[in-house]
Amino acid sequence: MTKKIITGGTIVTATDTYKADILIENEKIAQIAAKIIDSEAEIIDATGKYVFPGGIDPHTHLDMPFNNTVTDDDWESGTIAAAFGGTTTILDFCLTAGETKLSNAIEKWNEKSKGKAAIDYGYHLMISDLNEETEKELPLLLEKEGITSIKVFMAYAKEFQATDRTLYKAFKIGKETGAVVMVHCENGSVIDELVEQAKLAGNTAPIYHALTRPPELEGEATKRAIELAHVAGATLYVVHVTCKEAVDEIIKAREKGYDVYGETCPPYLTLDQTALEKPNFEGAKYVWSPPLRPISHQEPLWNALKAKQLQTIGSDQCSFNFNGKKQLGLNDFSKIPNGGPFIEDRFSVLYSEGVAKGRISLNDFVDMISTSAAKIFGLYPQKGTIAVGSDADIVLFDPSVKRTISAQTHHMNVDYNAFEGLEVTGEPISVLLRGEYVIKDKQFVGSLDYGKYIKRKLAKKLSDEEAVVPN
Ligand SMILES: NC(=O)NCCC(=O)O
Ligand SMILES: [Zn+2]
Ligand SMILES: [Zn+2]
Repeated sequence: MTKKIITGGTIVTATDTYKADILIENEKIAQIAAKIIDSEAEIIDATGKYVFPGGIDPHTHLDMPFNNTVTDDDWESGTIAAAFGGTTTILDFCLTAGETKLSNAIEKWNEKSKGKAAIDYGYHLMISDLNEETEKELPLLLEKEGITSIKVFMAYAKEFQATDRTLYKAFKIGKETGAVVMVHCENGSVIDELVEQAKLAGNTAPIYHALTRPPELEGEATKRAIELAHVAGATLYVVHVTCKEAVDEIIKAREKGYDVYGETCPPYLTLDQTALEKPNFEGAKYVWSPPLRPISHQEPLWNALKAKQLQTIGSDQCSFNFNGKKQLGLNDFSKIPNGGPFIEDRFSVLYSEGVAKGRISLNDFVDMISTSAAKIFGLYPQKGTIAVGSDADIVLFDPSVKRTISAQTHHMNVDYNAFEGLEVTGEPISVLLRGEYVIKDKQFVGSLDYGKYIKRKLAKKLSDEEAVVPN
């Protein structure tokens, strides 16, 4: 690997903004100084660009079976699109539902990602149910595989929803191992009843997806998860927070000193519930869960981000083609596969709507798009910052570019873009992963076997006795 020097750019981390050169050697940042001279190094001119740490997307669903089908972006298209968008590491949800041994799920996810990852990655282990065996297996597997995060759903009653008892058990394991427990907070059982009532009343259009999942049911589930996590003594991470009700619960809990983090996603900050009313079934493009909310919920989300009461931005990438799998729900909104294509635009939409519009600072942007996730999920300081010794995961970002997001130009394997027509300021021009170009001058030059599985360290080490794998 040739050495590289990035020169002339403005380095931005979660805490600092300054001009300096960066020397990259053996995949790492070897030196940061006002002027670096090394005749053997390739020079990368970053004049006029921000030099950001690579984005970390803590919430993706690639090649995932869901809603009787499977997502349309797999690891190849998903990670390439992520790289174009400035993301160099993803944490994907590994589904264990239906597996007798949790390790089988890891094997399946390894098969999916093998030779198909253009960027680095890790997994969160998704738990629907725990029995005597899997309860024993879970802590060992987390340690063995270097996984620091468990995911539990309080929704999707027919597929993944866990009981409160299972949720509590997951929190206990979180407490014992130091794993963060991520929760999708919606009251799935009540939603199921509302969905049934809507259908009985003959309401089949996409908008009923939103109307049967009111924000109160997200707020209620968020509060329940917060209290259960607190009783168990676990760290809770609330995924895809969409509404004032949930934000308020998170703020109240954090003010009491509870160990709670929150994530939101670009569509909740920029789109609203009226998108589901689009004619000709186009509302189906905007069906995901929790749903888009009335526009009044956007301000509380921005305010919570600004106040650092919400810490991270996930994409919740979970894509289905409109002229394909979304049509499964043409006559019944409850059969529309839930999810949208966001992995590519997460970074740029937050920069443009957040920084360029003066809602958040440049340093807070870096924190939300990269650093906080690295810290919460055990990747920091290997990833999530620009510092000597960190992986050379770097985005050269031109803040002067204006462009329009469109499915015509995106790289995801879907026929629509939920941000179609949105004019954004700024664009990732080149992206390096561990010192190698993945994107160079807006062209993909990476390789699908360069992306590496990153083992993370649990906050608590199991004792030697506990760590004995049962037969
Ligand atoms: N968000 C969504 O609708 N699909 C992905 C699964 C989830 O995160 O709930
Ligand atoms: Zn979810
Ligand atoms: Zn998700």
